[in-house]
Amino acid sequence: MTQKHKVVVIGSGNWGSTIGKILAENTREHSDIFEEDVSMWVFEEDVDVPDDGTLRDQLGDKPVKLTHAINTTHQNVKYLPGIKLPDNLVANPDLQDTVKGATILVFNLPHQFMSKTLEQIKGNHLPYARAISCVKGVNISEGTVKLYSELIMEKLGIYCGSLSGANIASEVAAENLCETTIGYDGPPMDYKQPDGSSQDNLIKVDKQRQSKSNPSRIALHPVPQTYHHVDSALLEKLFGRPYFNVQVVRDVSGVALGGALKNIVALAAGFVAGKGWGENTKAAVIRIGVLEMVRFGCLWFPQSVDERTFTKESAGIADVIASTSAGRNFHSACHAVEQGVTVDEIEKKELGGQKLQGTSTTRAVHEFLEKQGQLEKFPLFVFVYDILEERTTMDALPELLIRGSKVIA
Ligand SMILES: NC(=O)C1=CN([C@@H]2O[C@H](COP(=O)(O)OP(=O)(O)OC[C@H]3O[C@@H](n4cnc5c(N)ncnc54)[C@H](O)[C@@H]3O)[C@@H](O)[C@H]2O)C=CC1
Ligand SMILES: O=C(CO)COP(=O)(O)O
Repeated sequence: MTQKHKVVVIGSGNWGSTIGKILAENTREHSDIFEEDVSMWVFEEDVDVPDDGTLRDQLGDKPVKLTHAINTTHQNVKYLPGIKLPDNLVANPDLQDTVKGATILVFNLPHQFMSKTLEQIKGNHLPYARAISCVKGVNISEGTVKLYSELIMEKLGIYCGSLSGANIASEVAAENLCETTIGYDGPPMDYKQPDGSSQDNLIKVDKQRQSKSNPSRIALHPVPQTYHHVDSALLEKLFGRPYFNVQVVRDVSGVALGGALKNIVALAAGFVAGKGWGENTKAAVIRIGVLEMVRFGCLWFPQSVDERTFTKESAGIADVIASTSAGRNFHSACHAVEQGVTVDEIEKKELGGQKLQGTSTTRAVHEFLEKQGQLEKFPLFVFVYDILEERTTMDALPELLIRGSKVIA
């Protein structure tokens, strides 16, 4: 008797709710493989009820718990207003209860909350669960740079792939046609070792990034044979929609890294737009930015990043294109320059609780490159950091473009 996979999403923000919608649409469509209900962990908070007749009829006009609002109206009134969520997407404020018994965990929350969330999950999840990280960012610890797919594997001892692409959440939620990339190089059809012990699997952690807690191997527990094997075909059924075309590749690191670094380039493009310097200058900045993304991947992830991911897949160049014209990092950087304030101030003032990932990624990457003595190889990444820290101004950009071209050549 085949057991059905229990799918959960950890995070309920703008993208977390959008991915939750996709997952719930598919668990309903493929109810032979998946339990129909998708539990979505919600970081509980009081939310105002929008001034909308239907919502107020259902919720009243006083602040309510976000979980209650979602489960009553099937709408995330704070982070994805106006989008109808499937009624089999069930908001749950209890993290441990959400992950209990789940065989597929989809992580989708701002990276600044990941470490704390993983600590709270540890010990409450199935040892043979599989995970997909939709988180865009990098984690710097013990002097090395980690992807969140690696941090999840390290902290929870489960195999984790990555999902990233040109995916402005509001457009995906509106079911505008788009595509995404999933990086998954999961264990082969699980089997028991002869002695019945758990199956050791190599995760691709490059030598110069291995540390005592960033090992190159984790002991994976085989998924019981009673479940459908978690492979690219199953992931396409779980994530693919008529409006959401999924390509599965084996380059887990390249997919995750593309999604993280593009946010630095999006900030740079936003600064240019804020100065009104036009599309040619923005294109020049993007070109240097993409070259620095590839250089970073090849330098620090040589065994596990396939540089073609940055130019071939949605998680690379396509996400850069979408994010440098319509992403929150782009718009926040543009508004900061226009208004003469910091990007952090714009985030607080304009995003209604949503979180930027580019600012913290820029600072993390700068901290790592400084430790490695490699700042001079990444002039654009350093420029974005210096603007964020108010250590330079946009007047330094023309010289940087000339220098950047030479350094990156
Ligand atoms: N929004 C978008 O268009 C896209 C976002 N992403 C990525 O998806 C990831 C998640 O982003 P979003 O879902 O957009 O989140 P968001 O930017 O809407 O942030 C709000 C989320 O943060 C949570 N939160 C706030 N304070 C918290 C705390 N103290 N502890 C735990 N959670 C807390 C909220 O509950 C909510 O789920 C990010 O890494 C982002 O880069 C990827 C593609 C598109
Ligand atoms: O990752 C995204 C699009 O793919 C969203 O980017 P922002 O976080 O800048 O909105």
